[in-house]
Amino acid sequence: MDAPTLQPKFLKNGTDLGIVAVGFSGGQCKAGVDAAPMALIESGLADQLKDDLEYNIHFDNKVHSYTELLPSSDPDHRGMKKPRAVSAVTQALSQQVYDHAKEGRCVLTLGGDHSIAIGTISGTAKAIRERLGRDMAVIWVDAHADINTPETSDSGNIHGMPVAFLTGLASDKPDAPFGWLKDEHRVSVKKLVYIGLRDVDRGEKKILREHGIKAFSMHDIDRHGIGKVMDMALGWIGSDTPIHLSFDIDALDPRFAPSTGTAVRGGLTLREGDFIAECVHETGSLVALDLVEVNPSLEEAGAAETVRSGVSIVRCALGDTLL
Ligand SMILES: NC(=[NH2+])NCCC[C@H](N)C(=O)O
Ligand SMILES: [Mn+2]
Ligand SMILES: [Mn+2]
Repeated sequence: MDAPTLQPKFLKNGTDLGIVAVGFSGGQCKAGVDAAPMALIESGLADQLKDDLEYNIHFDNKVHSYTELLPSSDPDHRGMKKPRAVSAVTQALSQQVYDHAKEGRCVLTLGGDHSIAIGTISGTAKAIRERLGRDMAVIWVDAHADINTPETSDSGNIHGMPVAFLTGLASDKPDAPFGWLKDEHRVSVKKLVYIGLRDVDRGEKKILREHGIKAFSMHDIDRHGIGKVMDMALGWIGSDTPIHLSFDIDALDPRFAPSTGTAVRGGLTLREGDFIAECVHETGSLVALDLVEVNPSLEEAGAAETVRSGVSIVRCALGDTLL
């Protein structure tokens, strides 16, 4: 098929793709989400990106689990579970993503639970600021808002908090676990757009309202259709802004992605998920993409289905077309 795929609007060229595989599950309590990158790669994702979509792949062929960085003791901090582990992993990941993005490459990160977005988005935001002098936007596709602060969270699971830390709604003292996050790593609440929400905690709803955060829930998708919602979402961001797409597989309905830790019924069809990814690709503004929360060990109707859905989303975001 015709290459290359990404328009080089904010990238050095359209064909260089950095891949980071993150085998980390410490942002939540269920084992297995760390096996997702291997499952995605074994199903042929990286090869397809190279052979079908003709990307020039920059990948160390390794699933990073950062075991050497994990602390021996990690007591709760402000109610957060495993704060030092999540902090150490996301700080290292931030640097890896930054290194790719600084070279002008698009960066694909395969998670891992959604806490890793603290690393990916901070790394992209910093590199885009340095390279282009611009702030980027984030499109967060998820059943959940993941914007709890340590204080509003009921679970203490950090995968429910990344957006709070990334926007500065939550922060830590310089010598505390997330003290490494600085302004250069952050994104504005005004440049954040949610799609697919349907399980938002009470404290999170308050945060979304008080900060005027743009969010399209499943209700909005039912009302307007996914086509109109994407027009509105991309209209909010504007055509002149680099985009980081963070895609939680649990945005999809459990019929299409059963193997995930916090599945919520009433979600996106696979076609709606693919359509979101296709629309983001068409902007030519995509600078980074995360695919998170695939958990191959939660095998209900079979993880193969969930892995296949994940591969499909990534392919669409990176320029695969139906015709
Ligand atoms: N990335 C996710 N799947 N997040 C689920 C978060 C669930 C809940 N809101 C919490 O704070 O724990
Ligand atoms: Mn989620
Ligand atoms: Mn999430």
